Amino acid sequence: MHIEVARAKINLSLDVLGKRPDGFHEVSMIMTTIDLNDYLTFNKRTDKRIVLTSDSSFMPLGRKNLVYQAAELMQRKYNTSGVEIHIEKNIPIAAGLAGGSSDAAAALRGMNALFELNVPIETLMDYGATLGSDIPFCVKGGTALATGRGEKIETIKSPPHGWVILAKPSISVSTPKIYGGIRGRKFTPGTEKMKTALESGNFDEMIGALKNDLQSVTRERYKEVDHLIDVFKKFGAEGVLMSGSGPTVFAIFKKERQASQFYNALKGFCDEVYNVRLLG
Ligand SMILES: C[C@](O)(CO)[C@H](O)COP(=O)(O)OP(=O)(O)OC[C@H]1O[C@@H](n2ccc(N)nc2=O)[C@H](O)[C@@H]1O
Ligand SMILES: Nc1ncnc2c1ncn2[C@@H]1O[C@H](COP(=O)(O)OP(=O)(O)OP(=O)(O)O)[C@@H](O)[C@H]1O
Repeated sequence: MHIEVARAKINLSLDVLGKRPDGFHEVSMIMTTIDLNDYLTFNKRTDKRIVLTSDSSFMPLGRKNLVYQAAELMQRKYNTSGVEIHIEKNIPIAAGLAGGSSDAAAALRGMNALFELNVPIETLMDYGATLGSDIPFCVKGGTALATGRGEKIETIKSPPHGWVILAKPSISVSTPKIYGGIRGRKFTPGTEKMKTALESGNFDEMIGALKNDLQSVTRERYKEVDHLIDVFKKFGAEGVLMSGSGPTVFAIFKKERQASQFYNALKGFCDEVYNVRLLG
């Protein structure tokens, strides 16, 4: 048996630099892990089958699951036996927190460990990139500058200690549609500023550098996200940002007490609220 932790991520900055010939968008973004985790348990099977189980009924457990695809990829490359993988799901699904990507990354690491394959992490990241843009980052974790379509990873300094309050409106947002809505918009890049802020280790500088080009698109299309950002600001949060393509909105606090007070205030406005540590 082998257990892997799959951590959620937030985007501290996300610059969309343009559309590429392959249909993806060139990005420059900073991602960091937070203490909101799925847990994957791996057991070898004597046959060749890949069997997924989960405590969540909101996720496909067949070939559509990214964990299945990751396990199948490893099985194909290294001719392993079958495997049974249980996914304990705590990261909200389709939230902008890379839940599926992180599970897939954990599946690549887990297969590597369970079958003692000794595949280098860089190779696992390359495999991950064939399944989704966020997966290479999730394989490695920590804090990273991600470029290309998000698959080129450079580890950078982690954020200073802090607490993250996340709230997810009960709507689904399509990542391709939000990227599609970027067309014709102009933005001032913010990732360089965030990188400098993280290097300085200054908490307030980091808060001042939070930025996500996708936020304006999602806000315009989903009044729930727009409203939630307003509520966060009305309650006095300084660093408020949407993660990924949304719909999750988060705020970062220096002190645990501030975060707890904010969490309690927000509970009345949104069903799904989380209070977790920044990890990076
Ligand atoms: C929004 C983010 O989560 C920010 O971290 C990522 O950029 C999205 O990463 P992801 O969910 O792993 O995305 P993928 O599964 O690779 O791509 C889903 C779809 O999103 C769009 N997409 C994604 C990444 C990117 N750099 N440009 C894009 O235009 C494409 O239409 C693509 O078909
Ligand atoms: N292991 C998985 N966990 C969650 N969703 C999965 C998984 N495998 C496949 N999916 C599918 O992927 C879709 C997106 O889910 P996910 O939780 O990865 O979104 P996300 O947090 O918005 O990801 P990202 O931030 O990378 O765009 C859902 O429609 C879900 O059915």
